[in-house]
Amino acid sequence: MPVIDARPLLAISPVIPVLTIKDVAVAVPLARALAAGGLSVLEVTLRTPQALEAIAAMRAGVPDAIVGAGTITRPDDISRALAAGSQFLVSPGTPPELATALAAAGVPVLPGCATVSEAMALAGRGFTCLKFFPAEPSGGVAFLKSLGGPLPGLAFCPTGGIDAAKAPAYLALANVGAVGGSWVVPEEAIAAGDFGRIEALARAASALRA
Ligand SMILES: O=C(O)C(=O)C[C@H](O)[C@H](O)COP(=O)(O)O
Repeated sequence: MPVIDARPLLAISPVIPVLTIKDVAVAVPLARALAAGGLSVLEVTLRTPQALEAIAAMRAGVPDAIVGAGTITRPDDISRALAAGSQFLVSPGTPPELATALAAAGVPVLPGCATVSEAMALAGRGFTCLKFFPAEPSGGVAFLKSLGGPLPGLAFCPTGGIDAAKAPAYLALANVGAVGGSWVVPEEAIAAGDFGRIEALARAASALRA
């Protein structure tokens, strides 16, 4: 099965919210608020026991959203994520056995990398749209700009340490399709049920690309 490129997903909105959900009850209102604010591509990290149920709830309750699973760290995670309805998969890093499994997943994938050699190894396996993680500690905008020369065929979704102030410089790069980040979903807003604030943050984020 050929690798499915995630570029079309990155073209939908400039920011992919990274969601870590501890209470399944917030999944649907959260996804609705983000989609209403213009961010319809959502990454739910597999960092909590509720993550898979949250993905399934979002798929059932928010048909406008495109819901993917993040924190894919082992081949096993892929089948669990797909069974819950995940429409794309994201890994923070990509050891060889995970790369093999992601290539065969049958949905768009964003395999993570943080170095030139990792990006080249993934490109050699047919992945041309990559997550750059953790973006800020790994060299940020200057690093990705430097990659554009030697590796012009690669597109990136930088994630990790990016906020509304930092996002525009990434989005201005030719090799960045979208950025990922948790800043649009502050934990205190989720805890307070303040989905209006989350919708407003999403609206501001969706306006970052003209
Ligand atoms: O869990 C994963 O799979 C990750 O790769 C980590 C997340 O993408 C970042 O934690 C989001 O970064 P922040 O916007 O700095 O919060």
